[in-house]
Formats: sequence, C-alpha cells, structure tokens
Amino acid sequence: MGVAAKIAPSMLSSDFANLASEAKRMLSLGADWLHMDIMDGHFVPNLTIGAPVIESLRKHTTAYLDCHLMVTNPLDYVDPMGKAGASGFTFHVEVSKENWQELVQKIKAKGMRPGVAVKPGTPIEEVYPLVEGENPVEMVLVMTVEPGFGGQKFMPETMEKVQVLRKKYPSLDIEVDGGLGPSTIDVAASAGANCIVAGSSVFGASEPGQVISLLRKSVQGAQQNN
Ligand SMILES: O=C(CO)[C@@H](O)[C@H](O)COP(=O)(O)O
Ligand SMILES: [Fe+2]
Repeated sequence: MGVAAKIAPSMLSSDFANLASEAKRMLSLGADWLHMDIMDGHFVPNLTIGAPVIESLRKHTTAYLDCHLMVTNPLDYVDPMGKAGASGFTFHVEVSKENWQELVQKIKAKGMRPGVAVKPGTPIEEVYPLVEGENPVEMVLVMTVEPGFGGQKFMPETMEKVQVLRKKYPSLDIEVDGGLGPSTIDVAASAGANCIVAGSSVFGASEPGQVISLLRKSVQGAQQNN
C-alpha cells in the first residue's frame, strides 16, 4: 500500500469559456483533483488565469483545486488565492529561496495545502529543507517539462528526481506534471509518483474517462510491485 493515487486533469487544456462544465465533466469521469495552472507572463512566458477565475470556479464545485503557481512573487498570491477558494498552493522553489518559511506558514494559515515545485533543471536537493523543516510542505511537484505550456514532450531524465524523493520520503505526495499520458505514465508511476497531472492526453482523448482510469491503474500497479 502506497500513498493514494490522485489523478488531476490540467484545466489548461480545457475550454476556458466553459470551465465549470469542463471541471464537472472531469470529476464525473473519475478525476480526483482539478489542476489549475496560474501563470504570470514573467516566471514563464505565458499568461493564464488568477484568483478571480478560481473564485468563479469555486462557486460551481467543492472539488480539490490543485493550484500550481508559476509566478515570480508567490507571496502576493497567497491571500487572493486563499479567499478565492484554492485547496492546494504549490509555489516554485526557484523563486522562494529567501521566503519559503513565511510562504508555507501563510499558505497554511489561509487553509490551503502547501506544495513546492521544481523545474527540470533545478536540483532536487533544493526541496529537502522544505520537506524536512518544522513547518513542512505537503507535496513536491516535479516538473516533467519546462513550465509554461501544455502539450509538451515528457522529459524522462526528470524521473531520477522522483526516484530519489520516493526513496527518501515514502509517504510524501509526489506530483508529476507535463507530458503525462498512456505512453509515459508507467515510468513515472514506477519511479514513485502518486499525483498525476495530465492535460492534453486527457482532454485530447476520445474517451477521457478511460485515460483517467488507466493513469490510476498504473500508479496502483506500480505501488503493488514495490
Ligand atoms: O504546469 C503545466 C505547464 O506549465 C502543466 O500543468 C501542463 O498544463 C500540463 O499539460 P500536459 O503536458 O499534460 O498537456
Ligand atoms: Fe501545472
């Protein structure tokens, strides 16, 4: 028995003009979480959604909103995201070296679950203090593509980080994000990932529910083999 599998469709690949119905469709097809990509056009060269959209979506669902903040100043987003009804708040380690303790404390005070994300080129050792501290983060998101856009190719070289993390922290939530789908899930699952973000592979499928259940089975199967 391992940590619970969480399948999180990335709403970045959904039809934003119909976000509430897209979210409900994913949940009815078996999604555990909804992954929400917040980008500021500065930390990454793309601009997506922010707290006002989270607040609007929250009126339509009680689901866990797994918010991934690709922003240069995550601290500025804690209050608005908390008020908007975000569930998880995952910030990037690359922009929080100086203030992660304050960030984690404020995220928790707002009733959200803190997570830390690492870009493909960032050494995984950088998250250890955040996982081991007195006031730890509750999830590590290992980026499996360069952050910024959906629909990119999975980078298998990032799996070493997942393996190292899983060995070190058997009960930690480890999320992978980018390029995950039927052809890449098995390597991520056997490396030890249990939270799976999938955008284009789910929204682009003719049967998205089948992809969601395949992702879950792969995570559960890998855990049984370990
Ligand atoms: O954070 C990001 C991209 O920066 C992701 O959440 C993507 O939106 C995942 O999309 P796919 O790679 O699964 O299409
Ligand atoms: Fe993401």
